Amino acid sequence: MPQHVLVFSEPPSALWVVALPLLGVCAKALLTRILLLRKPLPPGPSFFARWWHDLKSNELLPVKFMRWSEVYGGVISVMDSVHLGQNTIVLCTPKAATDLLEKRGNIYSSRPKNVIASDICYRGFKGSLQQAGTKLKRFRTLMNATMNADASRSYRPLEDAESRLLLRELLEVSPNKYVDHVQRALHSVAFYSAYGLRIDHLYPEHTEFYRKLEKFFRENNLPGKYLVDHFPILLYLPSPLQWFRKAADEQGKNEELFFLQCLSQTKMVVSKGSSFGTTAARALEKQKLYDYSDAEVAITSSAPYTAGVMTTYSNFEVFILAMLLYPRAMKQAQSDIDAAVGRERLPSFEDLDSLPYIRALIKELGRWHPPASLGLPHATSEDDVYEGMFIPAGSTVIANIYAITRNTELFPEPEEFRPERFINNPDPFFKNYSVTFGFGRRICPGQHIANDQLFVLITRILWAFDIVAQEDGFDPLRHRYPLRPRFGMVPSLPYKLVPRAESIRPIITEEGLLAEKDVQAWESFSFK
Ligand code: HEM
Repeated sequence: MPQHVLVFSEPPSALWVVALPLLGVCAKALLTRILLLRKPLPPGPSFFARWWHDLKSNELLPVKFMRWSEVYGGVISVMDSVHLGQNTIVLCTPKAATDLLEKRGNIYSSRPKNVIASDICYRGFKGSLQQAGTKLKRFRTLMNATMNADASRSYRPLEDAESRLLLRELLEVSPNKYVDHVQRALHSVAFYSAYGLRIDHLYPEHTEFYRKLEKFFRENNLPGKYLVDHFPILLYLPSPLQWFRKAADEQGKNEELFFLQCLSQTKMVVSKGSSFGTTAARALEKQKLYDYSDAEVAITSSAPYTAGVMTTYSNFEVFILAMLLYPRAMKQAQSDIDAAVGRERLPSFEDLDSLPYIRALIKELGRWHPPASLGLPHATSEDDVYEGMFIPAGSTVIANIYAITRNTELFPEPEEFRPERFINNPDPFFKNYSVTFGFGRRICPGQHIANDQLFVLITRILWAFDIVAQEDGFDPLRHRYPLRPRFGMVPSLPYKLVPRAESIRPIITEEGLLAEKDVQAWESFSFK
């Protein structure tokens, strides 16, 4: 029944509004527990053990899950105070993640119910939160069409031009400005893949808008966080009593407004005959067939932009950290680049095949310090049994990417940064390594764009510069430590880029001038 038809003869008292859901929560948790106990779920700490532990410790989730997996096995079941009896399975080994999320992807590719972010904020239009069904199929078709390995090559000319502009900026600006310039280049490519427009300048309002969007998503993609996730009946309360929706409503309206503005600029460039093949242009082509409103086209098309900037930037920060802490890896990479490219020209995508160490280094960055240590939660759409363990339909299934990348059989001394792990290793797991990007049918569709961007940035920076700590007498060994899993930035060490030779200056200046002309081929987004 639509919300606005529901009429209350008397508004429920505030006491009931609070007490009823609370009673419901307890009853639901108990009932779920009793029902599930009849079948052997994957093992895991008891509800009370978890609750008690949560009270005493603020250990990060990926570490906690990894520790429990050492006691209970690679597939653990957790039901905690956050999940309120909702069954949550955590996969901590590559085998379990591959067996379930990839080989049985037909039933492990949904997302958990998320009322606040998916239903309220994004009105069901946010692709990365889409549950199994027709909308998800359409979203993935759109993503694959615009970002599969072949389609991603069409973004290389822009990635190439942006990175040449960036190189010139990095040569000219002071170290405290590096972050702004690197982020602008990454915003530009991700935004182009979404709306067919580059970003030539990042205004503070734009950066602030993006920061809020990211924060909202990070804080609200934890399934089962809110009461209303478990009791959607609360959505039938009259709007003023729905205390949980204000911030989500507001965030949703701001994003919709902004992305509609982006879409209207896409329509202009499409009408001029450019930007074909980017996400919004394709979504517009399918608009009638998919019965998308303009708002749905606008928000669906935002996916590469909202998911693709800070993840890639975070990997870039890991690169800087790795080069500071492992200067031998930096020297090795530089000598390979010099041997394959020489000192007379910038490296380019043409050099990809002749730079195996760089390709391995990029894989190792994501392995050493994955930007999304728990990925995005999957959910099951049918009951399943795995190695004698029952996994009910509707379970949240989390791949603990952090634990998988710390597997000592596959990655001896996992805290060490060692690109060599990925060189001449015929094991298909290493050859096609993509754990950093998630699993199965929900694997990150932007992985090729991310890898291309990292390749061209990293290779060019190492060709041109030494990455050096700002601290006098910096001792890398003193700074090495077991890395904490994360959902965002790494703790960065202040660094500077020192030209490796004077001869790079005229080459970079010249390439910068050429890139200025090249980027005129793309229309820029105008932030109003
Ligand atoms: C190094 C950079 C990146 C990392 C580490 C990364 C990682 C991830 C992970 C772990 C997921 C969840 C996968 C799963 O559910 O199993 C994901 C989803 C996604 N990523 Fe990325 N990503 C990166 C860059 C990008 C880029 C550059 C784009 C687009 C230009 C992008 C677009 C997306 C989208 C649209 C989704 C949602 C897919 C879905 O729900 O079906 N990502 N990413």
